[in-house]
Amino acid sequence: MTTCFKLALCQLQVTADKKLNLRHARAAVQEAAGRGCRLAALPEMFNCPYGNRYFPAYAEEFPDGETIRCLAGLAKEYGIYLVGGSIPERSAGRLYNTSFVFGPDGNLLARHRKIHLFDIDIPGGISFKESATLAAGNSLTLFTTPFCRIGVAICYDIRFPELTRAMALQGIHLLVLPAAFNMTTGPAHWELTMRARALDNQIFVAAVSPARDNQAEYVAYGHSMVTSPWGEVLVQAADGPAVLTADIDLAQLHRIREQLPLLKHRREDVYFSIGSTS
Ligand SMILES: O=C(O)CCC(=O)C(=O)O
Repeated sequence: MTTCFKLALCQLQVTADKKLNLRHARAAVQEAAGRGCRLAALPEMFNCPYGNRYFPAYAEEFPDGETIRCLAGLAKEYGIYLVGGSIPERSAGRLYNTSFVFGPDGNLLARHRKIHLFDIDIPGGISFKESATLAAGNSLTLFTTPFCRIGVAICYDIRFPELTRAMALQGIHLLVLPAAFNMTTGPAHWELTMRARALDNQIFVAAVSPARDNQAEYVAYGHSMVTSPWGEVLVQAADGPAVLTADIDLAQLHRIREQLPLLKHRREDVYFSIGSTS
């Protein structure tokens, strides 16, 4: 495996115009490839405004949906691994919040359906109920590239440490997270959560948000960022549209895991035993 590669997080401006959203995605992927990136990632729900009243109208079926075909075409045209953010996916009468991942040949490599639906109510802050329109996925999503093994999760999925740990135990080196934290939870938890998952599992975490639009019904936090297995922030965007790049150095990951072997020091014999409380 190559030990170092460059990735891009495309912090896109998301509008109510699907075709314009796809043009934004195209321009960002083109820029990422031009800057030597081997992998590009787009944000959560990048083809439609984030809101239950939009999801059914913008939903697409694999493989013929407009966004899905566009993503496959972009991956192939630019010879890049493309984690296609997420879009509302329609399948067998249900809707999912789904990330489609394409390889440089334009073929589908993986599909992640968001596992943890964002049903929350913070008075004076934010309320959202994804389960009003969306169904939950039920499986882990991992794929292998010549550079490293990669896991995909979507936004609220990152708040469940068990999920990232399960993927780490299945060998991921990098977690790509299309996400859209908001102006309540973003400032409070975005950076802390990404760094915690990276540090605990000694993996890179690449989280990609839409750009902030203060006129939108749901205001995304922005601040796309890449965190190292040491828990440091390697790069972080501000809130406007951006193509953020980072060098992912697998040698650093292996060095850290050798020097501080957290994953090897786990004591599952203790955690899952029914012990006494004394
Ligand atoms: O966990 C959060 O604070 C935000 C989650 C979210 O916006 C989502 O899952 O879409």
